[in-house]
Amino acid sequence: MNKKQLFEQIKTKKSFLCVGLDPVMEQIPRHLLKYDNPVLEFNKQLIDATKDLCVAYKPNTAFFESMGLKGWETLIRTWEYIPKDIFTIADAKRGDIGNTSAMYADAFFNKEKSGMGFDAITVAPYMGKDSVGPFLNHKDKWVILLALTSNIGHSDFQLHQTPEGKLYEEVIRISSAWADSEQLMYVVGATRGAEFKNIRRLAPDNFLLVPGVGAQGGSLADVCTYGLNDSCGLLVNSARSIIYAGNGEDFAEKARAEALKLQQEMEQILLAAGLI
Ligand SMILES: O=C(O)c1cc(=O)[nH]c(=O)n1[C@@H]1O[C@H](COP(=O)(O)O)[C@@H](O)[C@H]1O
Repeated sequence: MNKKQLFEQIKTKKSFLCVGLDPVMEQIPRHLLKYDNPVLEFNKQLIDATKDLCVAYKPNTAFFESMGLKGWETLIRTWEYIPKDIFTIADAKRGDIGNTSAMYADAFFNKEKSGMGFDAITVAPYMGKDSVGPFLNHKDKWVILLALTSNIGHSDFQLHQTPEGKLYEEVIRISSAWADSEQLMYVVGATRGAEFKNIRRLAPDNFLLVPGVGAQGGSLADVCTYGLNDSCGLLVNSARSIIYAGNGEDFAEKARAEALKLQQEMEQILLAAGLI
């Protein structure tokens, strides 16, 4: 899906919500345990309940990898189940020397080889251009580079002052020469509301993947004050606050209700900004 198509989806659905699919076996509703693959059933029911309210799904691969062989299969089946007009992000946070990154790119982008054809993957920038390049070589796919993350430890490296500016600013400035806003997004945590003005100065046209609304306490309104651009430019992710909104037989309805709240807030924001 290209940038124009993504913006069209946002306008059609009046939403820039990305639902995070981070399933933990111990936390899924007990009545699903009767299924052969309870986690897959959990994901499918969540997707059915929220697919008209969101424009993207982001399975974090750790939650699947931790379940071994079955988890990997569940990730593939989950990707297959997501409607093809919805943007899919493999939150894998990869990046290695070039020939290894090429294998990671095939693992998440090359459907013929791996069974998964995600639209985008999260990538760590630390190893530099030749580690990110193999992902960018997949012309119709997106790289979402970690810039300013939502966790406490973001200050350990990302805020380090370099002669040119903070390290995360350098990540954006340097990487923006590797690809344009048709292929490159940045992760900026919702908990970093105050920094969005600065981020937009450095990356005016790029989409930003913004996790941290919900369980981590980030504010959608704060993110949007400076984060919106003329093609929306934001994919705001929430996982736990949606997928674990309930844990009984009505868990999918409860998840839908949480997603609806965010979608309605987003609709008002898009309207106020004149984007819809
Ligand atoms: O790349 C990410 O998605 C990510 C970056 C970041 O800075 N912070 C962050 O929370 N995430 C991911 O976004 C999701 C947040 O989940 P919730 O806190 O449950 O909404 C998890 O899958 C995290 O791994």
